[in-house]
Amino acid sequence: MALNTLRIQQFRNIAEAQLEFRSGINLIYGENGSGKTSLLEAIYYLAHGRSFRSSKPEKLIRYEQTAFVLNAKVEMAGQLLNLGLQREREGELRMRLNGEDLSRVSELAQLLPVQLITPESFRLLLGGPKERRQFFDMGLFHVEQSFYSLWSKLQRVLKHRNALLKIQKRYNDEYAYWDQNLASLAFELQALRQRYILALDAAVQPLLVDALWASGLTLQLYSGWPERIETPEQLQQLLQQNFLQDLRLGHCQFGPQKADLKLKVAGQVVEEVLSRGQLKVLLFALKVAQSNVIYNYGHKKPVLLIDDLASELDDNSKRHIFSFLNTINSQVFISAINTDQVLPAIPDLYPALFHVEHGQITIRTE
Ligand SMILES: Nc1ncnc2c1ncn2[C@@H]1O[C@H](COP(=O)(O)OP(=O)(O)OP(=O)(O)O)[C@@H](O)[C@H]1O
Repeated sequence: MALNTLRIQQFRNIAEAQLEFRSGINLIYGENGSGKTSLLEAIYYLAHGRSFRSSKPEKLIRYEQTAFVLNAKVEMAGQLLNLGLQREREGELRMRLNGEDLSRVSELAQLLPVQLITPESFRLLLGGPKERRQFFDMGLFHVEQSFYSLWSKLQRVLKHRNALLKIQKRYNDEYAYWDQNLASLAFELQALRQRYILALDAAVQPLLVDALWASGLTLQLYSGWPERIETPEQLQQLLQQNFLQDLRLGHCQFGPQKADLKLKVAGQVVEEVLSRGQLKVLLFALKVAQSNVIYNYGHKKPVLLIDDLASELDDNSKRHIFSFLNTINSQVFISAINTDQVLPAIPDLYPALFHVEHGQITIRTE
């Protein structure tokens, strides 16, 4: 799978662009404020139906315009798919695949496994469990067919149970019903996640063999409930025992919605012992490992968007990070202020070059 072409109309400061990409590495460069992140944002939007920079879609429409339109040709299993997306200032997101309307954003996400690395991606390592949960669940979504339906069922059960907490203040059969469902979904999801984290662990270790500071790196999945709980029945009991606390807090304290990924080096939590540069290398390794797992088990070619990664890194870390790109099975888009920030670190990769200036994007052969 790869993004072959992309036509952008009225998106941020890009009035019109018709681009053809390489299935390997694409380097997007230009001054601050030229529109590099906007191009990555457009690709991300194609895959998620939302932006990573703003929750307000009208902010993405070029000033004084009424709508933005994105059209892409995506190669998948030897076939070319036509993907179209339009967002008006007032109104819904319209998505079309090969001329047919799509009704759900998850159908878009299924097509293009896009992972993003920005300077803010640090949150994956420094932020709360939600970031990490979203990270590994995104991988699972592309690797395990049953994941999305399980996950959707779980959301439904949690929604009902949390709504009940607002109106029924005593534990009753209705709670027991939802708790039984929650506990059984929890164990199904946990089994998938455990298998996935093992695959991710196996994919990330080889990327870091040369990094002494990463020796003894472990990835451990926290299920969302205490280790002593070994069966769905025991989890159901725990949910019942913990009911009063749930009532007080307004939501359920135990379950797969609380899962986390614990990353440690030599037994120590990574954010407490690694430097910023080392954390950045680790973050990058995790994203590349996830792309490789999606490629190997999900049989899809992922897209990796890397915004402004080169800044803040010394030459050694930069070399280390870019060495991952030699083995990656993804289509990669990297943004940088100039080509010197990236090209010397990937002498054998010959990326396609796109120069961005005031929202105008031109392909360069240097
Ligand atoms: N809706 C919009 N319409 C027109 N221009 C916009 C809109 N939203 C943002 N801009 C402008 O688009 C420009 C592109 O910003 P973008 O973040 O893509 O630049 P960049 O090249 O990634 O910059 P940097 O190197 O600083 O990260 C900015 O000058 C911004 O002010």
